[in-house]
Amino acid sequence: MNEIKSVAIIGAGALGLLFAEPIAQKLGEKCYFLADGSRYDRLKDGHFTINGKPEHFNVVSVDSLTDGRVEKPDFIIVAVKNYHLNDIIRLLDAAVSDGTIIISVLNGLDSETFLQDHCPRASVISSIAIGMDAVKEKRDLSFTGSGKLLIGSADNDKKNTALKRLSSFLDFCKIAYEVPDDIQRSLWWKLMINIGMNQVSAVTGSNYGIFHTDRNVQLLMESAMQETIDVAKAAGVDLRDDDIPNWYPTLNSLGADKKTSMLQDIESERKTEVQWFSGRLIEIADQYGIDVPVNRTLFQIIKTKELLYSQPGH
Ligand SMILES: NC(=O)C1=CN([C@@H]2O[C@H](COP(=O)(O)OP(=O)(O)OC[C@H]3O[C@@H](n4cnc5c(N)ncnc54)[C@H](OP(=O)(O)O)[C@@H]3O)[C@@H](O)[C@H]2O)C=CC1
Ligand SMILES: CC(C)(CO)C(=O)C(=O)O
Repeated sequence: MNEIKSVAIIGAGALGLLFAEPIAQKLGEKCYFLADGSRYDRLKDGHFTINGKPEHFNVVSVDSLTDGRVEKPDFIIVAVKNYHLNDIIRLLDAAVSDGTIIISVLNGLDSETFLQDHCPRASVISSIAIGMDAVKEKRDLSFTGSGKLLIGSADNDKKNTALKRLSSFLDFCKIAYEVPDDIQRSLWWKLMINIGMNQVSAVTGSNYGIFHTDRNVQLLMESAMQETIDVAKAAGVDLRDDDIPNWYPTLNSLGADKKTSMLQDIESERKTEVQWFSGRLIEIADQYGIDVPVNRTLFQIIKTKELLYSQPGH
């Protein structure tokens, strides 16, 4: 089985940095952030801090891959936001060769399909990132727990060659992961978490500490999650009512002062991923004639917040 010897990470944000640290410890310069244009110029010094400790990462320009100065990577981690995906096609075109393994740590149901459609030569392994509470401000990443990845092939074949190569690489880097029996359930389970946590934190401004203790915010989270379960059941996906109580131990392990990625986006007045959370749920719910009033309301509030801070002169 071919070992993974080089890794490109697209997106030097919270999750990109979280995974870069253990991989660069093993591969050194063969683990690099891939960027182009003014983003490459901004990042190329490679200096960041992780939990207060200075770290240096290799940053490679897409042109170095195109002209052969840097070999194409064996493995690509996509760690941008959903609304950035169209902008990274040029990077993927330059980086992908036959058999390149790609994972996306993006939340939402759709990034794997996007990547496989745009990179037919690659093996896209479905993945979700759970249990981390990464916060990035400027060049500084902080987190309490690094969480784990759930990975699987789209057809849940545990003997899939790319999945086996990826698993042994994650073992080598000591990155926690599991291969669930049903990756489709895992993707929907994560959607349920994002729908409950990210959206409710975004409209209420609650950090994880409030979610640990306040029953009102918990009830709002639970009602948004229950709608996700109802739609999943109609779509034939194995989400279960007890997925809600079973979420609390993980929720309680997240740092009380840390925040969801969507609340970080709202506070920094950035675009959010709401279109990929309640936006997507509403589309699927409509197909099955299911009403999701809590998610419609959350969607409308978050879109309004985005509109308000994108107004000229704000
Ligand atoms: N943060 C968390 O704890 C978790 C996040 N997720 C999911 O992971 C995904 C990433 O989230 P997160 O890491 O928080 O997001 P961040 O906003 O912290 O990072 C996204 C990064 O992508 C970079 N980027 C954007 N466009 C490009 C491009 N064309 N080329 C290269 N880099 C680009 C941005 O760079 P720049 O700043 O220069 O624009 C930014 O550094 C999201 O889907 C999120 O929902 C999943 C689990 C937990
Ligand atoms: C589950 C949660 C809330 C933290 O891991 C997340 O996925 C996010 O912040 O986007």
